Amino acid sequence: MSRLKLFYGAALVDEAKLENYEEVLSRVSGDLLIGASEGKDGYGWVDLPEKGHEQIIKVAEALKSFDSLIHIGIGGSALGNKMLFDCLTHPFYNELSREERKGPRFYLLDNSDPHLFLSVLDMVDLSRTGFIVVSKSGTTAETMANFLALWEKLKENKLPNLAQRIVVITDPNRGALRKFANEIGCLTLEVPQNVGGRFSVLSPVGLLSAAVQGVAIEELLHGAKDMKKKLFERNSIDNNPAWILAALSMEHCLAGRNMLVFMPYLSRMNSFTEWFAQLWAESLGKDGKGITPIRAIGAIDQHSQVQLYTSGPNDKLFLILTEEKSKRNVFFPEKLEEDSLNSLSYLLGKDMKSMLNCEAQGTLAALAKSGKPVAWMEMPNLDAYHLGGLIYFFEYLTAITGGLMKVNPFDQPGVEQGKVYTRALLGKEGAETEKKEAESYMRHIRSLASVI
Ligand SMILES: O=P(O)(O)OC[C@H]1O[C@H](O)[C@H](O)[C@@H](O)[C@@H]1O
Repeated sequence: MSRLKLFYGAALVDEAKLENYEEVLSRVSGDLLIGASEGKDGYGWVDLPEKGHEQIIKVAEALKSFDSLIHIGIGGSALGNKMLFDCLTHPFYNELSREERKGPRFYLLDNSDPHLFLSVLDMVDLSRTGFIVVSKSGTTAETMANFLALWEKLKENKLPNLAQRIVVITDPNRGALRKFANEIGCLTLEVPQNVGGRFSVLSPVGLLSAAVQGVAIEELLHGAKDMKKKLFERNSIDNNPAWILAALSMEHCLAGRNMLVFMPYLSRMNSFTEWFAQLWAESLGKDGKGITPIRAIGAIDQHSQVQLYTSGPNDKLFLILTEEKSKRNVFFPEKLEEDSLNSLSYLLGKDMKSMLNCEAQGTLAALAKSGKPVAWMEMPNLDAYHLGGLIYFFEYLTAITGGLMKVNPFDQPGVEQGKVYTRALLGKEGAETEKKEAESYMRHIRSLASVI
């Protein structure tokens, strides 16, 4: 069976230095299993692949009869859903054939943007639409704003059986969303209390909308489970690609290369890079430390950012990802009739997938030639099983890299201040001091202006 491969010969760190990380990586990896077994906050993702998903399948059935499905959430309560949708069932990229594709059309309200809200509502028939509302805290302003506006629309339209149109996924006990679900009696699923938002895609948070779309979530979890087994049993640096990548990230960060460019050569992985960016940035960016994720897609960013990558400062580590083979492909003609196209003869008889992978290798070689550290991951085809393994791989990689950096990869204290100021500026009662503070910063920002 083809495996996930990591090639790091041009990653510019010698083997001896990587070996030095083996002992600490073994401890950090072991601590994840211990933390999970003790139910420690933030460690719950470790065992998600083994959790039962029968309830998710059952609840998904209740939503499949709708023409449209609107998922409301933000951050870890939406990025995973978008990633699973784009990678596996998006009509443009759909690995499923038109006949296999079933379930409602999928829409995402993942920002408090009136244009987005109104555009989505223009596209659906509310009477034929189901809703999934997700918030681990049950209080996130953007999610609750979208939900409130939508709930009002449903009541304005005097739609019957409102409780049968909505599924709420939130904390088992806390938050406004849990209280609301109890009050109206809608179907609910739980965000496991010891699973953080950015690590929750393999929980009901990510799996329900995928199941409604027809994704084989048991395959996703099977891939994650097999990857988990390999990652935790590989206890030496030279047979654990995640350990290698964590050590490389740490070594290059210490050398001043504190940015990681993650560049899959697959258009349908653009939202995977968004999901990864939250996972990496929010887990590692603490105590003045962190590694900035830079999202890129090949071959698109060869025509956008690669100039900076090859000829700019040596301040980044590069990780390029390709798919070994694809279920769908496009083949170029064997011969040309038009003389004007003779310059394209190098494409004759080739196929687009091989071309894309040659482009990845061209960029890898150009980066190596420019003396920048670059690693290459080659994954089997991007189906549910292998995507589940990739998700788990990056969750594990992030957690052990946090261990190397001596930060807690499972909290996010740095996001709270902005929320406090937002609520104060919106006039929250008892937040006058915070309102004055936010206004003072805004006055300072406005004190110098240049207008064109
Ligand atoms: O799921 P929720 O509680 O609504 O949180 C949604 C997101 O917002 C928070 O501010 C955190 O930054 C994220 O880690 C989280 O995923």
